[in-house]
Amino acid sequence: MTDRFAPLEQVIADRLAAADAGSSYVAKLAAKGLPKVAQKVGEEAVETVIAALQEADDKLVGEAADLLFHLTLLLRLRGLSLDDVSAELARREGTSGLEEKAARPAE
Ligand SMILES: N=c1c2ncn([C@@H]3O[C@H](COP(=O)(O)OP(=O)(O)OP(=O)(O)O)[C@@H](O)[C@H]3O)c2ncn1[C@@H]1O[C@H](COP(=O)(O)O)[C@@H](O)[C@H]1O
Repeated sequence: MTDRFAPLEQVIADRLAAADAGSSYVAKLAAKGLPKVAQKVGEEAVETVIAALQEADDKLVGEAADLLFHLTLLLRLRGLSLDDVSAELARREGTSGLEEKAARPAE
């Protein structure tokens, strides 16, 4: 699945390495720092939720794409990739979410 995101991860890496804020949104946003990128992820997540509840499928897909794009950039800035997320999801395969939650240590 993450192969489909490889071109996006590559262009983000390329922009971070070589682009400037005048010609690249990735470079412009990254130059504002991790907190601003994290804030954008939060905003896009909220917009995705709103679209899920109130908008047509095409709008929801668009907001989800915005969210995944900004999340991919956030991960990259933390030295992580969608492969790391994919590996974590693979690790969880076969474990019921209900069982996992029940097995958590008491807080
Ligand atoms: N997938 C995306 C992508 N999705 C969304 N966006 C941009 O994300 C921005 C956020 O949109 P919003 O309307 O939410 O925000 P805004 O009001 O413009 O932002 P603020 O100023 O309020 O923070 C818009 O400028 C979108 O165009 C993207 N910008 C870039 N990419 C990918 O990144 C590549 C490199 O882009 P550049 O770095 O611009 O060359 C592109 O070729 C695409 O593959």
